[in-house]
Amino acid sequence: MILKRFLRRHRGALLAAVVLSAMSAVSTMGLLSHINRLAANGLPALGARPLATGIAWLLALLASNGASQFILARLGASLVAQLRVDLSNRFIDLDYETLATTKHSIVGSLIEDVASIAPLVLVAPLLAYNILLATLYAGYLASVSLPLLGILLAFLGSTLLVSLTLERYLRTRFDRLRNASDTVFEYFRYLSDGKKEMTLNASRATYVADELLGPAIQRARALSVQVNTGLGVNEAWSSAVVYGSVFVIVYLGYALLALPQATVVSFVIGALFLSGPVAFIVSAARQVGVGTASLRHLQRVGLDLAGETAGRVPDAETEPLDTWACIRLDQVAYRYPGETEPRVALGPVSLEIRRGEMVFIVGGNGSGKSTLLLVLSSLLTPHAGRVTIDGVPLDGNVRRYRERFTGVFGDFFLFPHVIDATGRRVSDDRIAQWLTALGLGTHVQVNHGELSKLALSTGQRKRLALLQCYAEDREIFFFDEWAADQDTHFRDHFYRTLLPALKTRGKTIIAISHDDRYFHVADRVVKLDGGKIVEDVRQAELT
Ligand SMILES: Nc1ncnc2c1ncn2[C@@H]1O[C@H](COP(=O)(O)OP(=O)(O)OP(=O)(O)O)[C@@H](O)[C@H]1O
Repeated sequence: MILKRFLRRHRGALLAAVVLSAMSAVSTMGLLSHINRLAANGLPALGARPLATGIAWLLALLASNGASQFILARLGASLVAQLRVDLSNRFIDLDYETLATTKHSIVGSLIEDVASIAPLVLVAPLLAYNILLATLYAGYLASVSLPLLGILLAFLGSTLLVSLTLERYLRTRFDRLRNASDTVFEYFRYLSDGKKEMTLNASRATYVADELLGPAIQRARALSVQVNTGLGVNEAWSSAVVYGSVFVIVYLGYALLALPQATVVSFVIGALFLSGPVAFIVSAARQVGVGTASLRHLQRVGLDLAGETAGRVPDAETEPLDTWACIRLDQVAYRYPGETEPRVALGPVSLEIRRGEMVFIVGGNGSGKSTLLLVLSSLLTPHAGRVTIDGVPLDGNVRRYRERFTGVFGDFFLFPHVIDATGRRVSDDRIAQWLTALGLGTHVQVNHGELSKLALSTGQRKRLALLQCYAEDREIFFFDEWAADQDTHFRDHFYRTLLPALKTRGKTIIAISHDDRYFHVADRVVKLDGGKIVEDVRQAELT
């Protein structure tokens, strides 16, 4: 898991932090025994030596503690950066399907979970240091008085028991708190994405604020109160136990054990020193609770920080299949979560798409066209049937298979950087030519492969999405109702000029369309209804 990889990568710095922490623990011990000696025996004579020894121990403590804190601060920053990189890579590697069907907020994970997991990892060396310190103190206290140490340990044992019981009780509450934060993040997204609708419709804004966001915030607040009250009470209890134990030790030390004053005083000072590490160990439950809840949350989202990321470089197994001739869907079916047989989004469907063909997918709303496109491009994995390319199933070749596709989804996202299929920025001259050809020459400029403007009309934004497809120039172009937002002139241009030009260049085209005026342009028109293919008409039959 991440902690292991982090420890491996930064072992030098971590070792230094641990050595410095141990030095700091030894210095604290040295200071403690020096103070105790002076307290018990008094000053031997007025001289500089005891003062110099005390100052030396203090300086050693300050230097080792300061240096270890400096290293830990650097490690903390590296860890946050590494977690961000790791999580981003895992989001990139995550299946579209998992992400599309999850209700969890990605941004929430990138912000909230990173902020919680980093302290969880960083608390580990500090915990180790405090446990070491507590053990050293316990060893010292054992040398002062074993019976008193027995009393102290009995008290501390009870604190530990309470802490462990509380940890179990709070675990599910930490998870609920994390989920409640996710709901708040989701409603925050409404505030930005639904801004126009809410500005126009004040009742909608009121509804979002009063019925959704307000209750979600209140629920997160209530859970936060529960969790923090539990933790706070535990901290108060443990500190009361430590001071209570000191009181009992003094009382029993004199009344029951009849110990000499010097022994009782030395023990009390040592026990008070011990209260620091004990308080730290108890308070670490907060970071551990929040951090582990975030780790569990990431697992629920489908992200596991264990293991390595897949990496995005095509691997050796993905042999190029440049001479493919046809893609086949055999009895393929797909259902979204919650859908039950026999009413499913798609299938069973069987379909063959030959290389270089121009296929239009048509049908009413909800007939399964977009789902078919997502299955064809392997973004959704069918629940039944199989997809093959020249008879070879996609398993193990999915990445290479996906690299054959470029296109514009119904809910496309526009990136400002224009890059080719290998990830390199396309030359400005080439982009400028496409911008002119797409009627955007006067609206958008390009600088080092970056478009100057994306805030355009829907139709214009779709043209920029098409420009990105030209830049990628892959073997199969798909369009999900691309022409729906184009003016009459450009729609005609798309069907009569742009699509045939792509076909002339040997590209395979799969276009979802409602424009029956242009169906004759296609080689084939495949009609869907209720998720099934009800017509598959070839060009000869179309004309
Ligand atoms: N993300 C989703 N989660 C759950 N169900 C979905 C999802 N997307 C689509 N569906 C369901 O799958 C069925 C097919 O939807 P699909 O988007 O493929 O239809 P379509 O033919 O592209 O429709 P349209 O012409 O309206 O874009 C519909 O019944 C729809 O409700």
